[in-house]
Amino acid sequence: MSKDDFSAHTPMMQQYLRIKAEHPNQLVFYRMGDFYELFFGDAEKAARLLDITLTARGQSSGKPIPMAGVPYHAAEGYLARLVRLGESVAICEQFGDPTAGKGPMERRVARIVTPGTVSDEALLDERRDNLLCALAQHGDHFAAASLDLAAGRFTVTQLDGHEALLALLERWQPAELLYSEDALLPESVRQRTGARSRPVWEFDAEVGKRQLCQQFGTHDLSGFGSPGALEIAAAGCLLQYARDTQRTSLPHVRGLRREDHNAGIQLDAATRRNLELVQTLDGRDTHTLAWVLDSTTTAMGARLLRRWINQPLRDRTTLLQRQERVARLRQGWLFEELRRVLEDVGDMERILGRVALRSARPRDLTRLAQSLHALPRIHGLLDDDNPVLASLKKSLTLFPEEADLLQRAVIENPPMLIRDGGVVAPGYNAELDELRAISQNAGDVLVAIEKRERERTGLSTLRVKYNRVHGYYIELSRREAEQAPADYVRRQTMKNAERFITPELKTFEDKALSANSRALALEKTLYDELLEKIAERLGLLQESAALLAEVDVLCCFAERCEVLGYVLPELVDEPILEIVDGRHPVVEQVLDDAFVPNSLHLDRQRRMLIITGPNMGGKSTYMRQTALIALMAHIGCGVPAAGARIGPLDRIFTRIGSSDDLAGGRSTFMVEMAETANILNHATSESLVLMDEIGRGTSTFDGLALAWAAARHLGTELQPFTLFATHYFELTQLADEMPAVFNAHLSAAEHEDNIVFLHRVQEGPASRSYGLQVAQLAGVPPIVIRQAREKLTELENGAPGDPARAAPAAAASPLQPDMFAAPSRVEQELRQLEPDNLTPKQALEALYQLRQLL
Ligand SMILES: Nc1ncnc2c1ncn2[C@@H]1O[C@H](COP(=O)(O)OP(=O)(O)OP(=O)(O)O)[C@@H](O)[C@H]1O
Repeated sequence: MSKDDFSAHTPMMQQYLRIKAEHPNQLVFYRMGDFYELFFGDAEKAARLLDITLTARGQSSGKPIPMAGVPYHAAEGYLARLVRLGESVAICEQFGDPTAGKGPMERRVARIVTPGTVSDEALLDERRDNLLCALAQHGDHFAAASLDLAAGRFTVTQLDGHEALLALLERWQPAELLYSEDALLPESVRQRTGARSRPVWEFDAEVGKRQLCQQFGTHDLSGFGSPGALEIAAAGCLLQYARDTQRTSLPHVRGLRREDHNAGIQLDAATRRNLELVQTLDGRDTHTLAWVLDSTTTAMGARLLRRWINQPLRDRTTLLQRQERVARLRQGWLFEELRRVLEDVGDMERILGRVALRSARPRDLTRLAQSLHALPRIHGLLDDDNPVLASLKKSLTLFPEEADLLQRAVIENPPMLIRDGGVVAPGYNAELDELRAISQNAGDVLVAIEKRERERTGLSTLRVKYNRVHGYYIELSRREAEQAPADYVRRQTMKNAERFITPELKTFEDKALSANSRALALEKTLYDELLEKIAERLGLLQESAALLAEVDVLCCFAERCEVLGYVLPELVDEPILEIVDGRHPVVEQVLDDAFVPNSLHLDRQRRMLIITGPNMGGKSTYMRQTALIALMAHIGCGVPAAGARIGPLDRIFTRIGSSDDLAGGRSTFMVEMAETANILNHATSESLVLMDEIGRGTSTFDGLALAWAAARHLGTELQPFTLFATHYFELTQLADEMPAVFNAHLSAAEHEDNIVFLHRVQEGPASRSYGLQVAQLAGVPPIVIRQAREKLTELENGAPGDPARAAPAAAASPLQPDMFAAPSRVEQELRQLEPDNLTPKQALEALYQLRQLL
């Protein structure tokens, strides 16, 4: 049998195979009564992915057909799971009359659900953007387009090199990624969940341009920043794919925004992951920066917040404007009043997307009505003499007519679907009211007819009845049947009775029986008209929704300042990174003990801190909090500190932690060195660089040599602001050599074999590393610790010059004395005890006492 010769199969299977042939890359959900069935390879795949039973459905072409099925009513849940796994599904519905004609029922693919194009509420995470992306490539240049179909947001950007591409994908986290089948992409990109290759011709720039112009109703693309051919190729492919899957026009996609990749602070892919901005390294949504910052009221606000976090800005004007607005919203706790009103605002952005796609559900419309009713109150609260807030109102249109229309048209608590009716409110349409009255009041009408006819004829056995074969009829006893009036038409003779119909009864029957289906059809028409009406003002409605999302995020920033004690940083033009009593925004939330604040001061003359101190001392926390505070300053929110002054930054780099990149075929050390290379190749004097213990993955001397050379290169050549944490004490000597390099350490106190971490950053290098004590704390068996101690003594004696163990002379640090945080309460108490004169034992005892006191 040739590939497309289905003749050996049953007629139904032939129909299935024809449809499947058109959707080779999608799972076909083939509707059969109350089930969606999957066959052959699709059945096997779905059974595996969804953990549903794989059975066989008879035979076709002499072989059993593997089959799996999901109930029609539970399909949404299965679809959600499949799209999350990166699968696409073609949903093939039954059409027409099941009893009509021979052969299988007519079936057609009604919609295609793909990970990047879902817009159903049930299939989307309400606090996360769901993006469809397309990549076009030419040599080392890429263009990436992204479309948030649920919101209609369409963006394109240009990038150079794989590093920038990976960083962008880390930021966008596309649910679905299209690339040309001839593109040369890193394996990790091809392997992404939801990545699929498309034919080369779909990336044709000429065709793409025509499609984009047609979509936006323009002659050319100059109004959209004149994207280049590569960008047009990516955007064109994306638009066509979205149209094909939706099988409808996309009126809410009204423009293409060209994003300048360099406009924001650049974060490479590793840095994004390491800083755990919206997801932790192990893939959780909690304990991230977004988790701490997100107190937004609306889902669209939550999504905008994540976009802001993901793209810190360099543009000071926008940042200062956000800050001014946050400051104004804090006055008199105005943000609280706005948030109360925002609670009435639904996910307008996505509701409008579904209105545009004509897939809005009845409840979308009631929520939209409620949202529109809230607008005047928000408008009123922004009605401020202060131009800072008043300027926000420019994009806020009021929609009293639409709000009123929706409220009149849809009942307060409508059912989920328009299909079963009962959505359009009584009083909205007279014809609908009448049809409903007929179908609902049929019984009353019949009783009235019966009563009237009995009176008219004087026949006491007269009854109005109904059966499925004859419909409505009048029944008279045999005896009284003789006296039936002339307008009664005899229908059926029974043993004891005669049955008649009348023209009136026939008319009523037609009306009553069809009233229900006519009411349903009319409701559907009225509903579609309603969507049409709302869609007419889509542009302005979308702008207002965007504005509300922004107000929500600004209110959230104001609220976070009040609740978490954040301050708005001072944004200055000179190179400076000064943080007074900074805290780690996430660690301070999860710690049982009080977080110890620490300060930092870097400027033109002080560019690098070499940070030493025991394991567990708090080095990583200090470095990460610095990066997070710098980043938060560039999204316009407050920062966890007593004060901060922050100059311009172009990039943030982190070389923190280590993990294998097995998929990419790189070992831990290789990953570490690749990240280091990236920093050394791209850091500028405006960058912030965090280097945490580089060189660990190789021999001590290789590692030290590499760390030393990297630090030196950063300190002398590139001169970014650098925090360099290390256990190689040798590096602390760089401070003597290079004027812009300084030493700092995390303090700890020791008592016999115990260690207490003070988590305070202090000037100068650490005196020792406490590695064995920390190992002991971690539960390494005493015998191993004892042996390690013996070995250590041997090494220290045998290799006195081992740089890893050499305790440096206490450096006479030229640190500014006030650069670090004010001492904690514990330390203040300790200082009063003149800790310099205490033995470690006395210090520890005093500390324990103080802990008790606190
Ligand atoms: N400023 C602080 N205040 C209170 N607790 C802190 C502070 N900094 C760190 N900690 C606590 O100490 C733990 C260890 O901190 P961190 O990972 O930063 O240490 P480290 O010096 O980088 O250790 P290692 O060298 O082993 O990587 C944190 O998980 C946190 O619980």
